[in-house]
Amino acid sequence: MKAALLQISSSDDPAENLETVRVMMREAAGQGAEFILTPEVTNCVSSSRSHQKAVLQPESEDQTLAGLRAEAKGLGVWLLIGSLGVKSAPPETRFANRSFLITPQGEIAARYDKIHMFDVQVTETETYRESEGFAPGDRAVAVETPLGTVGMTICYDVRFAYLHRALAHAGAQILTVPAAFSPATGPAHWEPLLRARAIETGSWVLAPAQCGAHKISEGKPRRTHGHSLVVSPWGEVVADGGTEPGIVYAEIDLAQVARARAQIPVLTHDRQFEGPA
Ligand SMILES: O=C(O)CNC(=O)[C@H](CS)NC(=O)CCC(=O)C(=O)O
Repeated sequence: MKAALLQISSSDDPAENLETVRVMMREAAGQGAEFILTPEVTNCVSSSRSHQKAVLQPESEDQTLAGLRAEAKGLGVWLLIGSLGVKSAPPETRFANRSFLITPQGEIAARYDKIHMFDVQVTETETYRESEGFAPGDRAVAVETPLGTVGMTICYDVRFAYLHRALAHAGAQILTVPAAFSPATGPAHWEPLLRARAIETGSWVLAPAQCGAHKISEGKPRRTHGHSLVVSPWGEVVADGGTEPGIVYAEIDLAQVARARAQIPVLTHDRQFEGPA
């Protein structure tokens, strides 16, 4: 199976981002991709809650979701929309950071709401308070598809090994980690975290990323780390998107999952233990 990770630099204008992704999807499908993936917050990268309140919609009215479902159907491809910021059902006033797996018929096969919130002061001048704007999810999601079983995560989730292990135990062979990783943490943390999740679960890791300086109309400037990565179940980086927008292709062979897990059967070696007291 050929996968294509779309590395983009989303603006805070959902209509513009939708058009960008549609054009890249056509290119990827033309190159034979059967599974196309987009990064976290594909529809809108913003640092302004008021702008998000003005442009983000409930899932049922979201034009990015509708447009990308139609595009997936038209091209006959599987699509992971890494995430969309969408309005939650009342009384929750915060958004959901929600990933969608779309079938080649344009149907929603699965949804996943990001569980771990990036509430972190990364440097003296750079602070993120994701949980002020987004309500965390509380349900892990693994979906069986003809491409393999997909375990869905988002960005900061990559730091929580137990989630990925739970997904692998539930049958996941492909872990998706769409991201908008910070430039402060990316250089030291992004690749080793992704490789660790692949190695310790013997899974493919597909991590489409936002990149560069985002064009935003209000609020503080935002930059993201880029480097969309494909990591094999043995932990090798087989493709790296660099720092510019573009498409990263990789051949995903599930036999490598079986091979890695047969060689190092850690998923069968979990133990129960007491303590620490
Ligand atoms: O707010 C949005 O627009 C969408 N969400 C994000 O960009 C999120 C929360 S600010 N970013 C991360 O999780 C980066 C994690 C990271 O960089 C790390 O773990 O080091």
